[in-house]
Order: sequence, then structure tokens, then C-alpha cells
Amino acid sequence: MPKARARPRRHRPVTAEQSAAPGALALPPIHVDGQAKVVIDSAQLSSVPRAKLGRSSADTQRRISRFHTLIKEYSKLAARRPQLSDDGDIAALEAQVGAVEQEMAQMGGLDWYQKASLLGQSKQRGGDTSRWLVPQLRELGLDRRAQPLRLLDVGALSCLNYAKERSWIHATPIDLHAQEPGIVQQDFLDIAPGGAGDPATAHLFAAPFDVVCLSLVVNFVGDPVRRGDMLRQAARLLAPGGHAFLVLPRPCVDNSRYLDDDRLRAIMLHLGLEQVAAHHTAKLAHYLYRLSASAGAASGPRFKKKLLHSAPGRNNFSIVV
Ligand SMILES: C[S@@+](CC[C@H](N)C(=O)[O-])C[C@H]1O[C@@H](n2cnc3c(N)ncnc32)[C@H](O)[C@@H]1O
Repeated sequence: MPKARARPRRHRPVTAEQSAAPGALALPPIHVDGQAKVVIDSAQLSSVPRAKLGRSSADTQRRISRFHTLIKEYSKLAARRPQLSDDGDIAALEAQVGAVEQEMAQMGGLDWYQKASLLGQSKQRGGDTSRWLVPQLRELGLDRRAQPLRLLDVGALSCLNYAKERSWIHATPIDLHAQEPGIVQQDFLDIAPGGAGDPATAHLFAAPFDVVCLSLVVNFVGDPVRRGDMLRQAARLLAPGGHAFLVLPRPCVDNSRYLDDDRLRAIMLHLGLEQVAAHHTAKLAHYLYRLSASAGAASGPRFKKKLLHSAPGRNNFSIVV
């Protein structure tokens, strides 16, 4: 596994989600292109001061929720930027962006968020979500295949999640901001099927994957279209018959105006991903999908944001595909 941190950092465009981790230092002005990408020097991500994780686990959880809200606000502002031409409007928007960035920086940026999430992984949720996935894969007989499974762990906070299964699972952990040397610093959406792209990591992505894990990653993304892009990308990177593992916080499917289990199942089917198992704990919804033969047929906007549940008190989580 290449040591991502040892590689020289390049000045490259990163996503709005990634830029949601500014350091306390002065940030460069945002330049938003058509895909709402924000240019920021990624070296700043590692210069974020490390804030305390929280006074208690409840406090940490409250701050993680606040961080999610800030990511969503940031994405909305970034998406509005290309529509503005008036200098006054642009200045007002940049002031709002600055305020969001400042609050994130005060919380400790992406570095704090990842550490707090890792704490949640070990304590609050009773372990990482691979604990549900691994028995599912065994049940499907995938531990008895001649070749080890190629598994892509997207948004990996630890490179040890699948270490105990290394005899039959070869995991490639990636993250926008790698927390450990064993995690490859890579934007999932930038991976080209077949491994084209960055020569330093192309070999890791040259062959399709048997399993793509999106555990608590899709909800991390603030923009519903980009959430859909992540699901589409999972289907693109899978081998025929491969499996996608998706984990969302329960409120995303239980308490949203725009998404529920049925709608999610239909969205995934549209992408060629057929649900084969699901499991809900008190906090998390786990889903396993198999890439079906009809994969690749999906194109164009099919599942727009559509009101499904209008009762008060619901959230606005949605996925557009
Ligand atoms: C909640 S955290 C990690 C969740 C972890 N997989 C788990 O199950 O606890 C979400 C992670 O997703 C990463 N992430 C978000 N978008 C990504 C992308 N496009 N490519 C790679 N990583 C991404 C973030 O950097 C963050 O570390």
C-alpha cells in the first residue's frame, strides 16, 4: 500500500466537501467551476489545529451534527456562486462562505471531524460497520472464492477495518484526507475505471472491485446530486456481480421528506444495484446490493428531489440520480 502522506502534495481542485475543512489560516478565495468544485491548497488541510474532540460523547455527537450542517451550508453556497454576477451579491456570498469556513476551522476542521467520527466508530456505534458486512459476505460464500475479494473502502478512517479478514479480503482504504499512512488519499469520484489518472495510484484501481463500501460517506456529502454521483461511481467501479455496501444514519431514510427505504431501493435498482440484504440498528441503516446484469443502463436525471413525506419535523436529506 503506498504511503499517501509521503507523496508530495499537489495543488489540485478538491470538492466542496473537502474544502469544508479549512485551516485556521487565511484561506485563498474560492473559485467555483461548473461542478461546484472549490480550489484550495490541500496542504492547508493538514495544518488544521487539533481541537478537543468534545467534553463528553453527547457533546462530540452534537458537534459532529453541527459539522454536517456546515458542510451542507457550504455546498449550497458553492452551488449558488456560478449563478451570481453582481459584485455585491458575490461579496455577500463570500462573506457567508467565510463565516462557515471560520466556524469549521474553530471546530478543528476535517481533521477534528474524522477523529471524532473514529471515536464514534469505536464507542457509540459499538464498532465499525464492517462488523455487519463481513458475515454477510461469508453468507454469500464469498470467503470461499479462489481469489481474495478486492474491496474498496471509501471514506476509511482506519486501515484496520478488514485486517482480520486479510486471507480473503484485500482492502484498499481511501479518503479525501488520509488519517493514517495505510489509507490512500484519493477522491472516490476522481477514480477512473481501469486505473487511468494519477500514475502513483493507478495500479490500485486498474481492476474492478468485488465490493465497494460507502459507510457513512454519502451522507457526508452536502449536495444531493453528488450523493447520487457517489452511488453511480460505486456501480461503475464494481466487477459484474460485485457488491456495494451502503450505510446511512437512520434519520436519512426514516425521517426525511425526500427519501425512505422504498425510494432508496428504487434509486439503487435504477443504477443496476439490486438490494440483497438490509439491517437497521438504533442509529444506522445498512444495505448490501449486488450489481445486476442491467447495470450501466441508467442515464439522465431520473430520481429528482420529490416530496414523499410532508409531516412536520422531518429533515431534507435527499439523493438525486
Ligand atoms: C463519517 S466519515 C467516515 C466514515 C467511516 N467510513 C465509518 O463508517 O465510520 C466520512 C469520510 O468520508 C470521506 N469522504 C467524503 N467524500 C469522499 C470522497 N469523495 N472520496 C473519498 N473520501 C470521501 C471524508 O473525508 C470522511 O473522512
